[in-house]
Amino acid sequence: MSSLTPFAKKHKVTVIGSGNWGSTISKLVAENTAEHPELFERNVQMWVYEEEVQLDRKSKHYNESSELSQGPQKLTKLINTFHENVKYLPGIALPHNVIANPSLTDAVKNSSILIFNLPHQFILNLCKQLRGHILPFARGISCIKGVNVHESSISLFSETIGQELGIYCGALSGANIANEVAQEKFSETTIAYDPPLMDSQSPSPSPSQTSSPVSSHVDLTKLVHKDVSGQPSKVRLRPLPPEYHPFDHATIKKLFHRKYFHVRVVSDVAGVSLGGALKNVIAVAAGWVDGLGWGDNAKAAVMRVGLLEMREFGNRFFPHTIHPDTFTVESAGVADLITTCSGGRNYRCAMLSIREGKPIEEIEARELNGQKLQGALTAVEVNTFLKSQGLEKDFPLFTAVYNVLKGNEKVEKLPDLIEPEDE
Ligand SMILES: NC(=O)c1ccc[n+]([C@@H]2O[C@H](COP(=O)([O-])OP(=O)(O)OC[C@H]3O[C@@H](n4cnc5c(N)ncnc54)[C@H](O)[C@@H]3O)[C@@H](O)[C@H]2O)c1
Ligand SMILES: O=P(O)(O)OC[C@H](O)CO
Repeated sequence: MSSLTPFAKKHKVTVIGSGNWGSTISKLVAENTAEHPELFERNVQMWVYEEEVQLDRKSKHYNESSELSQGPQKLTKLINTFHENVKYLPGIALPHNVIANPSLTDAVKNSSILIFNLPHQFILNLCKQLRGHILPFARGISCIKGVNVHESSISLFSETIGQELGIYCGALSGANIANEVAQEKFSETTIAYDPPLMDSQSPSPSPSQTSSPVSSHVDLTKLVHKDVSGQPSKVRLRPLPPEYHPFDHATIKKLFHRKYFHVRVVSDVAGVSLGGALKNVIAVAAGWVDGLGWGDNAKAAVMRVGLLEMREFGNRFFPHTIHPDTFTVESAGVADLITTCSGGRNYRCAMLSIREGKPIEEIEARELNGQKLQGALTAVEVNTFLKSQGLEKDFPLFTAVYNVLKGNEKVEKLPDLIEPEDE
């Protein structure tokens, strides 16, 4: 045993992704690392998918005599100079301990906590690049709203990341429109974190571990972890070395909870992840309904059917681990559905696509300045999976959204397509 005092090592935190939500999460996490020097290294690395950005003339940082205002500049340089992500989160000051880094491998070097925050279409490629470059005992939290569909199989991104990298990864999701959180307007979120010690084989916790569902002092490699499908996971988890403070629910709360961002930590990774992914499909339908000018009753109908399909999807395909109440009790369920269908990007772009009679992709490219919609893509992925199971009819709203997107159905037929049968 080394001569290190208990928890001599602080957790180093890296946020992988720097879009609208990635930058917001970096901001709030960096506020917390600065407030908890006993647990975390102060600086938070934020990996940036590097690109050249021309500073907007309206930006307060624009200065004709500065070279940074002369032509396109590296986004990381602009972020580290102005402490603002001028492209993806303009107008919001980032703490100076957020360090933008264009090198993925350098950004994750020696980090024990990895926060994944990218549009879901980029994750698999990113995991390939990360393999062999992360600490083998690192822990992850996925803030990604999407599902990973491959032919006839479906998995959560927390699971996929865990399997690709050989680490445990939880999930964060909630009613969290990034710009509102970034402006420090109150919101709630749900973090699901349920690593192996929650299994029945877990040894009884010692008094010091009672608030810690995961502990660095138990050999996790000896425990069989079940993944969300109920199958024993192939991942052999590495324990955190004893020099680190356990990454438990209390530590998670210290890392994410703010006065304006209330965190509830739960164990239902499947429910939290599915809520975040599937509500994006429903938001597309809600946007169409508002684009047609059909009013609030119509939108409420779409949301009601969508909520039922979310719950049914979880019960059917993740029956071993899902807590059916998650969709109604947690922020990462009905609350996220409501906020997304009121003011999210998927909702807004879908609404404009109907008003202007243009494809949603065209509106996305025009309105979002590089931000990515997840709803249309998730609708296609969910449909691929449902089709492979022969179950499209059991999910009429998800199927209708797909068919309208593909031009197989007219949006005006939505009420008929989702009409329930009588009792
Ligand atoms: N924005 C929100 O309000 C919000 C809130 C909660 C959750 N989320 C979820 O967070 C996740 C991340 O979304 P976001 O809003 O931070 O992103 P975003 O849509 O604002 O930005 C897109 C990001 O993708 C990056 N990118 C572009 N091409 C890339 C490539 N080839 N490889 C890797 N990265 C690339 C861009 O640099 C940018 O950082 C999504 O799953 C989203 O659903 C978003
Ligand atoms: O803007 P959207 O549609 O990607 O939704 C943002 C968040 O997920 C809302 O919680």
